[in-house]
Amino acid sequence: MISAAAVRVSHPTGVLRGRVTLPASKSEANRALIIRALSGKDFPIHNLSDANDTQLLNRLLSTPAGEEVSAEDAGTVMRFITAYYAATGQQLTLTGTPRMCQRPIGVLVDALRKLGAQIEYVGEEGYPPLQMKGFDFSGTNQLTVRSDISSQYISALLMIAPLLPQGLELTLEGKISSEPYIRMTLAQMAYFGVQATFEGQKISVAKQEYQAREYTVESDWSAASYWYSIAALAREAELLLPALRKDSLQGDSVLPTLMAPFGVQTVFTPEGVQLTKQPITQPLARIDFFACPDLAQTVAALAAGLEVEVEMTGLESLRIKETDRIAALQAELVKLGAELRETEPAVFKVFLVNQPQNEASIHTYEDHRMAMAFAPLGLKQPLVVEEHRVVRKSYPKYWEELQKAGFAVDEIQ
Ligand SMILES: O=C(O)C1=C[C@@H](OP(=O)(O)O)[C@@H](O)[C@H](O)C1
Ligand SMILES: C=C(OP(=O)(O)O)C(=O)O
Repeated sequence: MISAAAVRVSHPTGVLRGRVTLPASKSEANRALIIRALSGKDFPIHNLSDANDTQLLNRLLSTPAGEEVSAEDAGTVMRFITAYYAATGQQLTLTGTPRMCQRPIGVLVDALRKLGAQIEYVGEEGYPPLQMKGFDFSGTNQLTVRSDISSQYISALLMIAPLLPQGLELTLEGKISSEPYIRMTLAQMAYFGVQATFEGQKISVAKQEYQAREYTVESDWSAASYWYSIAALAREAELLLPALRKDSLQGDSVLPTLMAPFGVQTVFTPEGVQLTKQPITQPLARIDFFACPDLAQTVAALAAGLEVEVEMTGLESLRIKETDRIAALQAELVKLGAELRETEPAVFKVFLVNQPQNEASIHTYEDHRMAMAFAPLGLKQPLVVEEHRVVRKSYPKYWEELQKAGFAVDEIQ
Protein backbone atom coordinates (compact mmCIF):
# COMPACT_ATOMS: atom_id res chain seq x y z
CA MET A 1 0.00 0.00 0.00
CA ILE A 2 1.50 3.32 -1.07
CA SER A 3 0.60 6.07 1.37
CA ALA A 4 3.30 8.77 1.45
CA ALA A 5 2.96 12.20 -0.13
CA ALA A 6 5.29 11.51 -3.04
CA VAL A 7 6.79 8.60 -4.94
CA ARG A 8 10.12 8.12 -6.70
CA VAL A 9 9.53 6.35 -10.00
CA SER A 10 12.13 4.46 -12.01
CA HIS A 11 12.41 1.34 -14.13
CA PRO A 12 15.53 -0.82 -13.73
CA THR A 13 15.42 -2.62 -17.09
CA GLY A 14 13.29 -0.57 -19.46
CA VAL A 15 11.84 -3.83 -20.76
CA LEU A 16 8.09 -4.32 -20.26
CA ARG A 17 5.98 -7.31 -21.16
CA GLY A 18 2.62 -8.42 -19.92
CA ARG A 19 -0.93 -7.51 -19.23
CA VAL A 20 -2.08 -4.27 -17.69
CA THR A 21 -5.31 -3.62 -15.80
CA LEU A 22 -7.11 -0.45 -16.85
CA PRO A 23 -9.95 1.25 -15.02
CA ALA A 24 -13.32 1.45 -16.73
CA SER A 25 -14.15 4.69 -18.53
CA LYS A 26 -15.46 7.24 -16.04
CA SER A 27 -17.16 9.10 -18.87
CA GLU A 28 -19.18 6.10 -19.99
CA ALA A 29 -19.88 5.01 -16.42
CA ASN A 30 -21.16 8.42 -15.36
CA ARG A 31 -23.51 8.65 -18.33
CA ALA A 32 -24.89 5.18 -17.61
CA LEU A 33 -25.43 6.13 -13.94
CA ILE A 34 -27.28 9.35 -14.77
CA ILE A 35 -29.43 7.63 -17.40
CA ARG A 36 -30.30 4.84 -14.96
CA ALA A 37 -31.31 7.39 -12.32
CA LEU A 38 -33.40 9.34 -14.86
CA SER A 39 -35.05 6.15 -16.18
CA GLY A 40 -36.58 5.44 -12.77
CA LYS A 41 -35.78 1.78 -13.46
CA ASP A 42 -33.14 -0.56 -12.15
CA PHE A 43 -30.66 -2.42 -14.30
CA PRO A 44 -27.12 -3.66 -13.79
CA ILE A 45 -24.17 -1.58 -14.95
CA HIS A 46 -21.18 -3.90 -15.27
CA ASN A 47 -17.53 -2.89 -14.93
CA LEU A 48 -18.33 0.34 -13.09
CA SER A 49 -15.08 2.20 -12.59
CA ASP A 50 -13.42 2.21 -9.19
CA ALA A 51 -12.46 5.82 -9.98
CA ASN A 52 -13.53 8.36 -7.36
CA ASP A 53 -15.43 10.34 -10.02
CA THR A 54 -17.67 7.32 -10.63
CA GLN A 55 -17.93 6.08 -7.05
CA LEU A 56 -18.93 9.57 -5.98
CA LEU A 57 -21.70 9.90 -8.58
CA ASN A 58 -22.98 6.42 -7.77
CA ARG A 59 -23.15 7.36 -4.08
CA LEU A 60 -24.87 10.67 -4.76
CA LEU A 61 -27.50 9.02 -6.94
CA SER A 62 -28.18 6.08 -4.66
CA THR A 63 -28.60 7.97 -1.37
CA PRO A 64 -31.17 10.69 -0.67
CA ALA A 65 -29.59 14.08 -1.29
CA GLY A 66 -29.01 16.05 1.90
CA GLU A 67 -29.14 19.83 2.18
CA GLU A 68 -25.67 20.20 0.73
CA VAL A 69 -24.06 17.94 -1.82
CA SER A 70 -20.45 18.06 -3.05
CA ALA A 71 -19.34 17.06 -6.51
CA GLU A 72 -15.76 17.30 -5.18
CA ASP A 73 -13.33 17.80 -8.08
CA ALA A 74 -15.32 15.86 -10.69
CA GLY A 75 -16.42 17.97 -13.66
CA THR A 76 -18.79 15.38 -15.12
CA VAL A 77 -20.40 14.85 -11.72
CA MET A 78 -20.86 18.60 -11.19
CA ARG A 79 -22.31 19.27 -14.63
CA PHE A 80 -24.41 16.09 -15.00
CA ILE A 81 -25.90 16.22 -11.51
CA THR A 82 -26.76 19.91 -11.82
CA ALA A 83 -29.01 19.03 -14.77
CA TYR A 84 -30.27 15.93 -12.96
CA TYR A 85 -31.20 17.83 -9.79
CA ALA A 86 -32.80 20.57 -11.89
CA ALA A 87 -34.91 18.20 -13.97
CA THR A 88 -36.01 16.24 -10.90
CA GLY A 89 -36.88 19.44 -9.03
CA GLN A 90 -34.58 18.88 -6.05
CA GLN A 91 -33.84 21.62 -3.57
CA LEU A 92 -30.31 21.69 -2.20
CA THR A 93 -26.93 23.37 -2.38
CA LEU A 94 -24.47 21.88 -4.82
CA THR A 95 -20.81 22.62 -4.24
CA GLY A 96 -17.34 21.22 -4.91
CA THR A 97 -13.66 21.64 -4.12
CA PRO A 98 -12.18 25.16 -4.24
CA ARG A 99 -10.96 24.39 -7.76
CA MET A 100 -14.43 23.20 -8.82
CA CYS A 101 -15.74 26.55 -7.65
CA GLN A 102 -13.41 28.18 -10.21
CA ARG A 103 -14.61 25.98 -13.09
CA PRO A 104 -17.35 27.82 -15.04
CA ILE A 105 -20.90 26.49 -15.12
CA GLY A 106 -22.80 29.59 -16.33
CA VAL A 107 -23.62 28.17 -19.78
CA LEU A 108 -25.39 25.20 -18.20
CA VAL A 109 -27.15 27.22 -15.49
CA ASP A 110 -28.42 29.76 -18.07
CA ALA A 111 -29.78 26.94 -20.22
CA LEU A 112 -31.47 25.18 -17.30
CA ARG A 113 -33.01 28.45 -16.14
CA LYS A 114 -34.51 28.96 -19.58
CA LEU A 115 -36.10 25.52 -19.30
CA GLY A 116 -37.61 26.49 -15.95
CA ALA A 117 -35.05 25.56 -13.31
CA GLN A 118 -34.68 27.90 -10.36
CA ILE A 119 -30.97 28.10 -9.67
CA GLU A 120 -29.07 30.77 -7.79
CA TYR A 121 -25.38 31.34 -7.33
CA VAL A 122 -24.24 31.20 -3.73
CA GLY A 123 -21.03 33.10 -4.50
CA GLU A 124 -19.63 34.33 -7.78
CA GLU A 125 -22.01 34.51 -10.79
CA GLY A 126 -21.26 31.71 -13.22
CA TYR A 127 -19.51 29.37 -10.77
CA PRO A 128 -20.46 26.81 -8.11
CA PRO A 129 -21.74 26.58 -5.41
CA LEU A 130 -25.31 26.53 -6.72
CA GLN A 131 -28.52 26.80 -4.83
CA MET A 132 -31.04 24.51 -6.54
CA LYS A 133 -34.58 25.69 -5.82
CA GLY A 134 -36.83 23.50 -7.94
CA PHE A 135 -38.16 23.29 -11.47
CA ASP A 136 -41.22 24.79 -13.08
CA PHE A 137 -41.26 24.09 -16.81
CA SER A 138 -41.14 27.39 -18.69
CA GLY A 139 -42.68 26.16 -21.90
CA THR A 140 -39.65 26.52 -24.11
CA ASN A 141 -37.97 23.56 -25.67
CA GLN A 142 -35.59 25.53 -27.86
CA LEU A 143 -32.21 26.58 -26.56
CA THR A 144 -29.06 28.04 -28.02
CA VAL A 145 -25.96 27.15 -26.04
CA ARG A 146 -22.27 27.89 -26.49
CA SER A 147 -20.41 24.74 -27.42
CA ASP A 148 -16.82 26.01 -27.36
CA ILE A 149 -16.24 25.89 -23.59
CA SER A 150 -17.14 22.42 -22.35
CA SER A 151 -19.10 19.61 -23.97
CA GLN A 152 -20.20 18.51 -20.50
CA TYR A 153 -22.89 21.23 -20.46
CA ILE A 154 -24.34 19.83 -23.68
CA SER A 155 -24.17 16.22 -22.50
CA ALA A 156 -25.88 17.20 -19.24
CA LEU A 157 -28.74 18.90 -21.12
CA LEU A 158 -29.11 16.04 -23.60
CA MET A 159 -29.48 13.38 -20.93
CA ILE A 160 -32.42 15.19 -19.27
CA ALA A 161 -33.96 16.15 -22.65
CA PRO A 162 -36.27 13.12 -23.08
CA LEU A 163 -37.89 13.85 -19.71
CA LEU A 164 -38.86 17.41 -20.61
CA PRO A 165 -42.53 17.86 -21.55
CA GLN A 166 -41.65 18.80 -25.14
CA GLY A 167 -38.18 17.33 -25.47
CA LEU A 168 -35.36 19.66 -26.46
CA GLU A 169 -34.04 21.38 -29.56
CA LEU A 170 -30.50 22.53 -28.99
CA THR A 171 -28.61 24.87 -31.27
CA LEU A 172 -24.88 24.77 -30.64
CA GLU A 173 -23.15 28.12 -30.96
CA GLY A 174 -19.49 28.26 -31.95
CA LYS A 175 -16.94 25.52 -32.46
CA ILE A 176 -17.91 22.20 -30.91
CA SER A 177 -15.29 21.38 -28.32
CA SER A 178 -14.79 17.75 -27.18
CA GLU A 179 -17.40 16.64 -29.72
CA PRO A 180 -16.77 12.88 -29.32
CA TYR A 181 -18.10 13.19 -25.76
CA ILE A 182 -21.38 14.59 -27.12
CA ARG A 183 -21.56 11.68 -29.56
CA MET A 184 -20.84 9.28 -26.69
CA THR A 185 -23.80 10.76 -24.78
CA LEU A 186 -26.11 10.36 -27.78
CA ALA A 187 -24.87 6.81 -28.41
CA GLN A 188 -25.54 5.78 -24.81
CA MET A 189 -28.97 7.47 -24.91
CA ALA A 190 -29.70 5.46 -28.10
CA TYR A 191 -28.56 2.27 -26.37
CA PHE A 192 -31.18 2.98 -23.70
CA GLY A 193 -33.88 3.52 -26.33
CA VAL A 194 -33.82 7.32 -26.76
CA GLN A 195 -33.40 8.60 -30.31
CA ALA A 196 -31.96 11.98 -31.25
CA THR A 197 -30.82 13.74 -34.40
CA PHE A 198 -27.53 15.65 -34.65
CA GLU A 199 -27.16 17.61 -37.88
CA GLY A 200 -24.72 20.47 -38.27
CA GLN A 201 -25.10 22.56 -35.12
CA LYS A 202 -28.56 21.26 -34.17
CA ILE A 203 -29.46 18.41 -31.85
CA SER A 204 -33.11 17.39 -31.34
CA VAL A 205 -34.47 14.98 -28.75
CA ALA A 206 -38.22 14.33 -28.54
CA LYS A 207 -39.95 13.40 -25.27
CA GLN A 208 -39.27 9.68 -24.78
CA GLU A 209 -38.65 7.10 -22.09
CA TYR A 210 -35.35 5.47 -21.27
CA GLN A 211 -35.54 1.69 -21.42
CA ALA A 212 -33.88 -0.52 -18.81
CA ARG A 213 -30.98 -2.52 -20.31
CA GLU A 214 -27.90 -4.12 -18.87
CA TYR A 215 -24.79 -2.08 -19.68
CA THR A 216 -21.10 -2.95 -19.68
CA VAL A 217 -18.65 -0.06 -19.46
CA GLU A 218 -15.58 -0.26 -21.71
CA SER A 219 -12.07 0.19 -20.33
CA ASP A 220 -10.78 3.74 -20.30
CA TRP A 221 -8.86 4.88 -23.39
CA SER A 222 -7.65 8.04 -21.61
CA ALA A 223 -5.99 5.82 -18.99
CA ALA A 224 -4.57 3.69 -21.82
CA SER A 225 -2.67 6.75 -23.05
CA TYR A 226 -0.16 6.42 -20.17
CA TRP A 227 0.64 2.89 -21.31
CA TYR A 228 1.15 4.13 -24.85
CA SER A 229 3.60 6.65 -23.44
CA ILE A 230 5.32 3.90 -21.43
CA ALA A 231 5.59 1.71 -24.55
CA ALA A 232 7.08 4.62 -26.51
CA LEU A 233 9.69 5.37 -23.82
CA ALA A 234 10.62 1.74 -23.10
CA ARG A 235 13.65 -0.07 -24.49
CA GLU A 236 11.34 -2.94 -25.40
CA ALA A 237 7.61 -3.19 -24.79
CA GLU A 238 4.85 -5.66 -25.52
CA LEU A 239 1.79 -4.81 -23.48
CA LEU A 240 -1.76 -6.11 -23.59
CA LEU A 241 -4.44 -3.60 -22.58
CA PRO A 242 -7.57 -5.66 -22.07
CA ALA A 243 -11.18 -4.80 -22.93
CA LEU A 244 -10.54 -1.91 -25.31
CA ARG A 245 -12.56 -2.02 -28.51
CA LYS A 246 -12.03 -0.73 -32.03
CA ASP A 247 -15.68 0.40 -32.16
CA SER A 248 -15.29 2.41 -28.94
CA LEU A 249 -17.62 5.27 -28.00
CA GLN A 250 -14.64 7.11 -26.54
CA GLY A 251 -12.96 9.83 -28.58
CA ASP A 252 -9.61 9.01 -26.97
CA SER A 253 -9.67 5.78 -28.98
CA VAL A 254 -7.78 7.84 -31.60
CA LEU A 255 -4.67 6.71 -29.70
CA PRO A 256 -3.59 3.99 -32.19
CA THR A 257 -3.32 6.63 -34.93
CA LEU A 258 -2.05 9.41 -32.71
CA MET A 259 0.69 7.26 -31.15
CA ALA A 260 1.93 5.51 -34.29
CA PRO A 261 4.38 8.33 -35.11
CA PHE A 262 5.75 7.99 -31.57
CA GLY A 263 6.70 4.39 -32.37
CA VAL A 264 3.84 2.49 -30.76
CA GLN A 265 2.15 -0.14 -32.90
CA THR A 266 -1.39 -1.17 -31.95
CA VAL A 267 -2.98 -4.49 -32.84
CA PHE A 268 -6.60 -5.15 -31.89
CA THR A 269 -7.11 -8.69 -30.57
CA PRO A 270 -10.29 -10.31 -29.21
CA GLU A 271 -8.94 -9.58 -25.70
CA GLY A 272 -8.06 -5.92 -26.19
CA VAL A 273 -5.13 -4.06 -27.72
CA GLN A 274 -1.57 -5.24 -27.99
CA LEU A 275 1.04 -2.47 -27.95
CA THR A 276 4.51 -3.01 -29.37
CA LYS A 277 7.38 -0.58 -29.36
CA GLN A 278 8.75 0.11 -32.83
CA PRO A 279 11.48 2.38 -34.10
CA ILE A 280 10.17 5.89 -34.84
CA THR A 281 9.95 6.20 -38.60
CA GLN A 282 7.14 8.64 -39.37
CA PRO A 283 7.61 12.39 -39.07
CA LEU A 284 5.57 14.03 -36.32
CA ALA A 285 2.82 16.29 -37.52
CA ARG A 286 1.03 19.04 -35.61
CA ILE A 287 -1.47 17.34 -33.29
CA ASP A 288 -4.90 18.82 -32.58
CA PHE A 289 -6.46 18.04 -29.19
CA PHE A 290 -9.77 19.88 -29.61
CA ALA A 291 -11.62 16.54 -29.76
CA CYS A 292 -9.41 14.72 -27.24
CA PRO A 293 -8.18 17.25 -24.65
CA ASP A 294 -7.42 14.61 -22.01
CA LEU A 295 -4.56 13.29 -24.16
CA ALA A 296 -2.66 16.57 -24.33
CA GLN A 297 -0.61 16.14 -21.16
CA THR A 298 0.37 12.57 -22.10
CA VAL A 299 1.70 13.76 -25.45
CA ALA A 300 3.48 16.87 -24.12
CA ALA A 301 5.35 14.87 -21.47
CA LEU A 302 6.09 12.07 -23.94
CA ALA A 303 7.52 14.50 -26.49
CA ALA A 304 9.87 15.88 -23.83
CA GLY A 305 10.84 12.33 -22.84
CA LEU A 306 11.52 11.26 -26.43
CA GLU A 307 13.27 14.55 -27.10
CA VAL A 308 11.11 15.40 -30.08
CA GLU A 309 9.54 18.78 -30.77
CA VAL A 310 5.77 18.68 -31.30
CA GLU A 311 3.20 21.32 -32.18
CA MET A 312 -0.07 21.14 -30.27
CA THR A 313 -3.36 22.91 -31.01
CA GLY A 314 -6.89 22.71 -29.61
CA LEU A 315 -5.72 23.22 -26.03
CA GLU A 316 -8.25 25.96 -25.15
CA SER A 317 -10.28 23.88 -22.68
CA LEU A 318 -7.17 22.87 -20.72
CA ARG A 319 -7.22 26.16 -18.81
CA ILE A 320 -10.48 25.27 -17.01
CA LYS A 321 -9.90 21.65 -16.09
CA GLU A 322 -8.63 20.19 -12.77
CA THR A 323 -5.95 22.89 -12.91
CA ASP A 324 -4.82 25.31 -15.60
CA ARG A 325 -3.14 22.47 -17.47
CA ILE A 326 -1.23 24.74 -19.84
CA ALA A 327 0.38 26.61 -16.94
CA ALA A 328 1.03 23.32 -15.14
CA LEU A 329 2.70 21.80 -18.21
CA GLN A 330 4.78 24.91 -18.74
CA ALA A 331 6.05 24.82 -15.15
CA GLU A 332 6.82 21.09 -15.07
CA LEU A 333 8.21 20.49 -18.57
CA VAL A 334 11.05 22.89 -17.77
CA LYS A 335 12.26 20.34 -15.20
CA LEU A 336 12.59 17.84 -18.06
CA GLY A 337 14.57 20.24 -20.21
CA ALA A 338 11.62 21.22 -22.40
CA GLU A 339 9.49 24.29 -22.83
CA LEU A 340 5.87 24.65 -23.94
CA ARG A 341 5.65 27.93 -25.80
CA GLU A 342 2.75 29.59 -27.63
CA THR A 343 4.36 30.28 -31.01
CA GLU A 344 1.27 31.86 -32.57
CA PRO A 345 -2.23 32.32 -31.14
CA ALA A 346 -3.53 28.91 -29.98
CA VAL A 347 -0.50 27.02 -31.31
CA PHE A 348 1.80 25.57 -28.66
CA LYS A 349 5.08 23.87 -29.31
CA VAL A 350 7.21 21.65 -27.11
CA PHE A 351 10.81 22.86 -27.55
CA LEU A 352 13.91 21.13 -26.23
CA VAL A 353 15.97 23.73 -24.43
CA ASN A 354 18.11 22.12 -21.76
CA GLN A 355 19.29 18.96 -20.05
CA PRO A 356 16.60 17.43 -17.81
CA GLN A 357 17.07 18.06 -14.10
CA ASN A 358 18.54 15.22 -12.10
CA GLU A 359 15.64 13.45 -10.34
CA ALA A 360 13.11 16.11 -11.26
CA SER A 361 10.30 16.52 -8.72
CA ILE A 362 7.01 16.93 -10.54
CA HIS A 363 4.31 18.99 -8.88
CA THR A 364 0.83 17.66 -9.75
CA TYR A 365 -1.54 20.59 -9.01
CA GLU A 366 -4.35 18.31 -7.73
CA ASP A 367 -4.58 16.99 -11.29
CA HIS A 368 -4.54 13.22 -11.79
CA ARG A 369 -3.36 13.61 -15.38
CA MET A 370 -0.24 15.55 -14.35
CA ALA A 371 0.80 12.60 -12.16
CA MET A 372 -0.03 9.93 -14.72
CA ALA A 373 1.43 11.75 -17.73
CA PHE A 374 4.81 12.43 -16.12
CA ALA A 375 5.37 9.11 -14.29
CA PRO A 376 6.31 7.21 -17.52
CA LEU A 377 9.41 9.43 -17.77
CA GLY A 378 10.81 7.40 -14.88
CA LEU A 379 11.80 5.00 -17.66
CA LYS A 380 14.52 7.45 -18.72
CA GLN A 381 15.81 8.44 -15.31
CA PRO A 382 14.34 8.41 -11.80
CA LEU A 383 11.85 11.18 -11.08
CA VAL A 384 9.60 12.15 -8.19
CA VAL A 385 5.84 12.56 -8.52
CA GLU A 386 4.37 14.70 -5.75
CA GLU A 387 0.93 14.14 -4.20
CA HIS A 388 0.67 10.98 -6.24
CA ARG A 389 -2.61 9.88 -4.64
CA VAL A 390 -4.37 12.34 -6.91
CA VAL A 391 -4.73 9.44 -9.39
CA ARG A 392 -7.73 8.22 -7.39
CA LYS A 393 -9.91 10.51 -9.50
CA SER A 394 -9.74 8.23 -12.53
CA TYR A 395 -7.18 5.40 -12.03
CA PRO A 396 -6.78 4.48 -8.34
CA LYS A 397 -4.57 1.45 -9.08
CA TYR A 398 -2.17 3.29 -11.38
CA TRP A 399 0.87 2.97 -9.11
CA GLU A 400 0.21 -0.70 -8.38
CA GLU A 401 -0.05 -1.35 -12.11
CA LEU A 402 3.26 0.42 -12.73
CA GLN A 403 4.87 -1.79 -10.09
CA LYS A 404 3.46 -4.90 -11.74
CA ALA A 405 5.04 -3.72 -14.98
CA GLY A 406 8.46 -3.59 -13.31
CA PHE A 407 8.63 0.06 -12.22
CA ALA A 408 10.13 0.82 -8.84
CA VAL A 409 7.60 3.10 -7.14
CA ASP A 410 9.06 4.09 -3.78
CA GLU A 411 7.39 6.23 -1.19
CA ILE A 412 9.33 9.22 0.00
CA GLN A 413 8.45 11.64 2.78
O1 LIG B 1 -18.10 14.33 -20.90
C1 LIG B 1 -17.09 13.80 -20.43
O2 LIG B 1 -17.12 12.65 -19.93
C2 LIG B 1 -15.81 14.53 -20.48
C3 LIG B 1 -15.65 15.59 -21.38
C4 LIG B 1 -14.39 16.35 -21.51
O3 LIG B 1 -14.54 17.61 -20.90
P1 LIG B 1 -14.86 18.97 -21.73
O4 LIG B 1 -16.07 18.75 -22.52
O5 LIG B 1 -15.05 19.98 -20.64
O6 LIG B 1 -13.65 19.23 -22.58
C5 LIG B 1 -13.22 15.61 -20.87
O7 LIG B 1 -12.13 16.47 -20.76
C6 LIG B 1 -13.58 15.05 -19.51
O8 LIG B 1 -12.50 14.36 -18.93
C7 LIG B 1 -14.73 14.08 -19.61
C1 LIG C 1 -11.16 16.99 -17.35
C2 LIG C 1 -11.30 15.86 -16.66
O1 LIG C 1 -12.31 15.56 -15.82
P1 LIG C 1 -13.57 16.40 -15.34
O2 LIG C 1 -13.78 17.56 -16.27
O3 LIG C 1 -14.69 15.41 -15.40
O4 LIG C 1 -13.27 16.84 -13.94
C3 LIG C 1 -10.30 14.78 -16.81
O5 LIG C 1 -10.53 13.67 -16.29
O6 LIG C 1 -9.24 15.00 -17.42
